[in-house]
Amino acid sequence: MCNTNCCSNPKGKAGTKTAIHSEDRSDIIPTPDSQLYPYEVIEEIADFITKGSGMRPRIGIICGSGLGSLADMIQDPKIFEYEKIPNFPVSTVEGHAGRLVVGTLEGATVMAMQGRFHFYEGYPLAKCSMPVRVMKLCGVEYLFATNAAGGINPRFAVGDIMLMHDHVNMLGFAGNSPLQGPNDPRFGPRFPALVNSYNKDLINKAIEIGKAMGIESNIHVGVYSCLGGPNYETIAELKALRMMGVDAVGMSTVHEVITARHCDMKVFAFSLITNKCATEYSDKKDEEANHEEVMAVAKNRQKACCELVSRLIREIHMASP
Ligand SMILES: O=P(O)(O)O[C@H]1O[C@H](CO)[C@@H](O)[C@H]1O
Ligand code: HPA
Repeated sequence: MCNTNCCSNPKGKAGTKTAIHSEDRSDIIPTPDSQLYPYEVIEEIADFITKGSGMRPRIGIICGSGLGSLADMIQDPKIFEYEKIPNFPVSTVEGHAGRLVVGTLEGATVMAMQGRFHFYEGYPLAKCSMPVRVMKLCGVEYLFATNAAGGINPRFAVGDIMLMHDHVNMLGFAGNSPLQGPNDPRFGPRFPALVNSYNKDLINKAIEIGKAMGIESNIHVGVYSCLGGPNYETIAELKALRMMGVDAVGMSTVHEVITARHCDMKVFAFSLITNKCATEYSDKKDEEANHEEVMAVAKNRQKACCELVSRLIREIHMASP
């Protein structure tokens, strides 16, 4: 008989169709990476952070390229280098320091990733967004995801901030997802809905904050798309993205948002437009994106990004301390 006692099929008996056991998933495309971080491992990492910091953070922040200063605002920080966190990957990209910072900001308990993981670094999507599940088990209710992105919408200028209200998941179009592989319902459902993933109240509050900061003309609401990278896009790709209604393009965030929505976190995300993407052919060399420019613009605009984030966190905290 079946040695897992889950069916009555004699195992391997000639002429008998053997049932597929829930434990035996050798029949599916191997997706071992999605199983690298089972619930118990995520729980261990979360325990390490909550015990090490003595806090259960309520808001999680992911700092985009060159936006590590968002985490520098945190008061009484407890800093965890990624290398010292059990089972954590390491950051390999310039502008992503590789530290988790836990503390308070505007009175709220927060944890910030000063350095995210990208698909092009060689990490599978499940690994890239694993820290979001760690945040969830640490107690995080709100994910603030930030990124540097190329502006495709011709109305966007370098230095503008685009509040994300939706995304086009190009990696998903190609059959890749951080949720691929067996689903653990302790995190969320097999088939999560993604309409209204970006919290409307937080977008509206951010627009009001932009007005109060006097930067309303630099604030937009739009659609982000994540490509695999690390190469920047071709003109034909950028034209295609524009036709699809994409306003800004990058190589991150979407899989983090999918993971956050899967486990029912509220999401706020924005793109700092660090370069304008060319959508017409020309010989101009300065239209080529490069990471140095991305970093320089992020550095220049870090003050505005920090103020937007801290004011929004203050509002969340004041509304429900
Ligand atoms: O999305 P973040 O991490 O902000 O970084 C963006 O900047 C890098 C390219 O310059 C890419 O990693 C792109 O995704
Ligand atoms: N394309 C993709 N990712 C980016 C860009 C871009 O133009 N700028 C910053 N990150």
